Amino acid sequence: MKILVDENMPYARELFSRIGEVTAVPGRPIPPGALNDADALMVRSVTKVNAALLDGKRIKFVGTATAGTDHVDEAWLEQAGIGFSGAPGCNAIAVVEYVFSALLMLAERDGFSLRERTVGIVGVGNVGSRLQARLETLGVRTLLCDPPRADRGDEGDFLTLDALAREADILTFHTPLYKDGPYKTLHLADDALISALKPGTILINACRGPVVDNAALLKRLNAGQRLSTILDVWEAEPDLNVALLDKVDIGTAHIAGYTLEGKARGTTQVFEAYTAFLGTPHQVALDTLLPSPEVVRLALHGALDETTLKRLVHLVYDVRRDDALLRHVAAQPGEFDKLRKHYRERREWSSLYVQCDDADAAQRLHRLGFSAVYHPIR
Ligand SMILES: NC(=O)c1ccc[n+]([C@@H]2O[C@H](COP(=O)([O-])OP(=O)(O)OC[C@H]3O[C@@H](n4cnc5c(N)ncnc54)[C@H](O)[C@@H]3O)[C@@H](O)[C@H]2O)c1
Ligand SMILES: O=C(O)[C@H](O)[C@H](O)COP(=O)(O)O
Repeated sequence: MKILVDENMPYARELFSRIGEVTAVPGRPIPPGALNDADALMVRSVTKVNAALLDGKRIKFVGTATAGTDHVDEAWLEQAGIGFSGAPGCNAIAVVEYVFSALLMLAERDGFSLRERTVGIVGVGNVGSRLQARLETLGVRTLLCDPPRADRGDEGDFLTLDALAREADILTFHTPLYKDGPYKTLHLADDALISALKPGTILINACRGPVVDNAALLKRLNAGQRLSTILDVWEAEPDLNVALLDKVDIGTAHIAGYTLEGKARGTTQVFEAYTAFLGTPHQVALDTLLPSPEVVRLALHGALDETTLKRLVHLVYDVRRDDALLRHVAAQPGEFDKLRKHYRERREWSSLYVQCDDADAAQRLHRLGFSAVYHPIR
């Protein structure tokens, strides 16, 4: 059995070679001919999976080691009898930690406390719900917008997008990209919505570029609208709108989900799905794959305030590094994908073991996702 995997998929060779012969290839584009004798294809979000790629090929299963699936024509796969799996939630923690890293940086720069701000979360799925839980642990007020969940009758106080735009100090998007249909998200943040934001609002897009109308955003920023902007994703990736990058406060190369844990979960999820598809299900324990992190443990004395939290968060992951890397190469063709391919190892907060002599600090850090324990100092 021949399995083609994206070369930007940690642990793919190690796992898939347990069941077949593995070839790793670039995903954008897949080299011509590489698909000819493959039985299964494992991609990331950069590969458009559709009839144009697969019609006439012998591929029987496609896995994408990503949360988003807008690059996959699932209806075509189904009618062609090709099995499919995504990796829902694989990198949700990574995106939440990206958002925290960025917000704590802006809070320090602009002299505010997160606890004084109201955060509007648009799309309350794997990312949005974890973000809400961690913000609430810090005592930050959140407002939620998720029409599909509201229509399903899910528990929760769901508001309209317009209500969030009116009330939130921080508006953060975590929806899939739907180009049409009742829950269309293409240009969900359009000119009218962006114009309606309160002066000083922080706008975050870490889901898919086209969810925010980039031309409208640039127009508003050029017109002097008071807005802080954090963009991880861009319309027309991998081409970058350099004029927009110049105007945003934090701009990164679609790496919000790029923790090692997040990528490894994506790989294990599609590996498990493929083996189940073959009728020989395998389970993989993530901690058997992951190496020890660079910084393993530290001791924290006293209470946990926002300044201390910021230092811990930025010790594990500081978004300014990714912002600087993108700005250095922004105008050069091909560099956006190179930054993503050669992404330096990044870990999740859970990789840091924090020993606290304050019980409340230990409890809150634990609830935030760090490996924290209370250990009184005698
Ligand atoms: N930047 C990155 O690296 C990165 C990483 C992970 C995910 N993503 C993107 O973020 C998206 C969200 O990730 P997730 O794991 O939370 O997905 P998810 O499917 O778990 O959650 C998405 C939520 O959005 C809601 N939604 C759908 N249409 C909506 C609309 N019109 N308005 C408001 N809410 C709507 C859904 O009901 C769902 O609750 C993914 O689809 C993916 O495209 C990006
Ligand atoms: O949808 C996702 O999971 C993310 O956008 C994903 O992490 C993007 O990374 P890529 O698949 O492009 O490597």
